[in-house]
Amino acid sequence: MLQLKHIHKVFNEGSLDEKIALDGIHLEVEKGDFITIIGSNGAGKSTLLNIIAGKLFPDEGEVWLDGVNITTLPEHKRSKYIGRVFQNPLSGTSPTLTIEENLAIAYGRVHKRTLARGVTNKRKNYFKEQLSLLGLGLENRLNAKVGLLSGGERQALSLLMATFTKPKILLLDEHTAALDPARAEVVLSLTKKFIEEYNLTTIMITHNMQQAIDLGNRLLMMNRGKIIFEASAEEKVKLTIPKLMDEFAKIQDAVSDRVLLS
Ligand SMILES: Nc1ncnc2c1ncn2[C@@H]1O[C@H](COP(=O)(O)OP(=O)(O)OP(=O)(O)O)[C@@H](O)[C@H]1O
Repeated sequence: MLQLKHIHKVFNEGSLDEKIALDGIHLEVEKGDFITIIGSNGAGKSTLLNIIAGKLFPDEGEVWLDGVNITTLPEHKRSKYIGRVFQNPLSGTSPTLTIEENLAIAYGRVHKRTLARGVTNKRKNYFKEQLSLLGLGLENRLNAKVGLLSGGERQALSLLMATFTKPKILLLDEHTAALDPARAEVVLSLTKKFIEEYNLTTIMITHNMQQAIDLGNRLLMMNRGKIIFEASAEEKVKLTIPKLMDEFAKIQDAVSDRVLLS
């Protein structure tokens, strides 16, 4: 359903600061796939999600969604199909707006706005019902400003906003990394619940190797803008952290050898 065809992205091309962020990425994502992505800092993981979301456009290559070439479709036109949760709990929500207003914005991205701009009672009840799925009592705080919520509550709300419209693709960019372990666990179990219930096609970046092994049906490892290792669902069952580290070491050795030989 999502295809990335030979994507290249270079920052500050031609300058001393040139960074090849993506170097010929080819990826076919099937409907219902849950892909975890790991890789060292600067490997190109967030750039990849930015290209999928339309926040960045590739220098070369194409992005296709359900048979349509969306390579140059701007981010706001893709937001109907793509849900995203960022590492920073402050990123996905608007602090000066209430919980209800934030949900109404997310809802409005997918559903046509009605002429009466106010939130109807029916919609209010729907929002309450959805919020109660989080198990954090936010359904009783519809009029609270989001800026007053804790990081964990805010991230759970971001997750709800990114998923309750059942997007074609859910992008998770280390979305539990900034939370303390207990809250990270809450947000992670909500993530699994929503992905399973709505059968969401998901791409998740994580620095937690065990999480990358345990979750999803495919695992990708990136390094220097390339996908250097991929494990299918069957291969993931046998995968361990030491085996992943070995794969990473192999590619690092190969790179050092190439540098030495060049
Ligand atoms: N807007 C930008 N301008 C210049 N360089 C950038 C920009 N965005 C990313 N880069 C560079 O592109 C490379 C890939 O960055 P990216 O953020 O995609 O890596 P990442 O794998 O997500 O890393 P991390 O795990 O540290 O978040 C890095 O070298 C980064 O410094």
